[in-house]
Amino acid sequence: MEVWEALDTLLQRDDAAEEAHLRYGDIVRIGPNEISFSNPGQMKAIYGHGVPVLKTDFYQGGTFTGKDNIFTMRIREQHAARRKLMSRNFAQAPLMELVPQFLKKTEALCHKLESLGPGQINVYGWLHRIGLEFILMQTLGSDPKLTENDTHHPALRDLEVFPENFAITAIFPFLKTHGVNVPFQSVNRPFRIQASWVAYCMSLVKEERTKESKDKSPWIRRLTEIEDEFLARPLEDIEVTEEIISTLFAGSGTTSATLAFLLYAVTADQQIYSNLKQELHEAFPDWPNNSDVLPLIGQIQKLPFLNAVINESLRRFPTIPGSMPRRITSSSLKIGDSTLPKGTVVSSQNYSLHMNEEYFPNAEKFDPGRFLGENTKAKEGLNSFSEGPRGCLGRNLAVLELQIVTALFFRYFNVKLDPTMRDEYMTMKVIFSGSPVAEKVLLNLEKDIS
Ligand code: HEM
Repeated sequence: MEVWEALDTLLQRDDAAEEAHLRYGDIVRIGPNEISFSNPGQMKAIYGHGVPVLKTDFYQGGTFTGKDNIFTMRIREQHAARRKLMSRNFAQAPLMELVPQFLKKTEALCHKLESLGPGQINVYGWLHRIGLEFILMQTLGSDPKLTENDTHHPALRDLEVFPENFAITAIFPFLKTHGVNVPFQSVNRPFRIQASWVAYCMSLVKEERTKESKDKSPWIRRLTEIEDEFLARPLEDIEVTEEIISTLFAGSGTTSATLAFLLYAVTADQQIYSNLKQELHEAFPDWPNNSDVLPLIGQIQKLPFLNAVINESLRRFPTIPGSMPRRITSSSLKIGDSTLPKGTVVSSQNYSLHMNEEYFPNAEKFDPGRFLGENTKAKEGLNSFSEGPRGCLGRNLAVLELQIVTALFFRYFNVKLDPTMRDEYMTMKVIFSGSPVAEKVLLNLEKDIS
């Protein structure tokens, strides 16, 4: 067995927690000092603003250069300052500036996939490419054209090894700095790959810094020119590199795996597929056959069924499905009827929350209908992006990407599952983030000319 597989097994505590919740209810002890909660109603008390908890050392595996990033920071003031600085890159205005490029890129993906048919196409790898490209366009401010030219990018290999890196360094933190020197290839390989990507990314940041302010990537300009209030200075090259790479990991695999699950779940259910096709046909009668004008984002964002499909995919296949542990820092903390002492680790996992039958009746079933209508219990219970001061910073960006790709893909193509596609290929493999185990979504695509 590979070292990585052994570690993977060690980290499979999320399944055990889910089993305990199924057997014993919403509140279970899953470690000598750790309590897991699975009722969406309890989430504000754990993750909300002002709650006296901090991320645990579990997160230390998420760094790349040795510097902390926004995701791994565990000092409150340090994180608040970085969050304030980074939020500028995720505000509505800079995100909306990216929309025309994202629409064009998705259209390019449709052309590429069309050129690969007819017959079986594994769209999984293409979804990863476009997910990576969206984040590279956002952070580095340039389009690497991976989809159009079918070219390689150094980040792609790094994305593949990151889950193992995260897992092993969560258990053996010293490997973060010494992993490249371990004399066994199966251990040092992911660290070597990561080191070369860090060096490459650092050279890009250095290059950006030499440019006139107006020519820099807006994302990098903000981080290199605006002060981080905790550091009382703008970020240095290595800190910017750390934030770019961590954004890449937080944002690309999560979104593309969500898309992979969504494409499969919609195509596998004839009724859901027809409802979505009908909504898209009515909203966009002309593109792509009678007009080159791409669908408008404002229109895409208002489509009720499309957005219900996205929410249901985020619920049924949460790509951050596992434990998000926090340590209590005040003398005690009350969560529901339980009062827990300082130092206790409290956690919840989206997989268990999203299977809560009180909020999601018949929770196993992929059913976008549960998100239609105004005040549904399902909307209250959805926790895909977590919440509060450590909730997902890229939430708006992720939803934007999901809306654009889902709308354009299902409007452009008539989609069928390839006869060789198997349900078990979509079992979720989890190493902090979740993705389809077989890395296959096998589809038959035909341009929709109606
Ligand atoms: C479907 C896609 C996504 C899902 C399901 C998701 C989910 C989450 C969740 C659950 C957390 C909290 C994790 C924890 O506390 O352990 C988180 C944090 C975070 N996410 Fe996302 N995310 C997605 C996409 C993105 C994107 C596109 C970006 C950026 C480009 C991003 C950036 C971040 C960052 C920076 C944090 C850490 C925030 C902090 O600690 O202040 N995510 N995400």
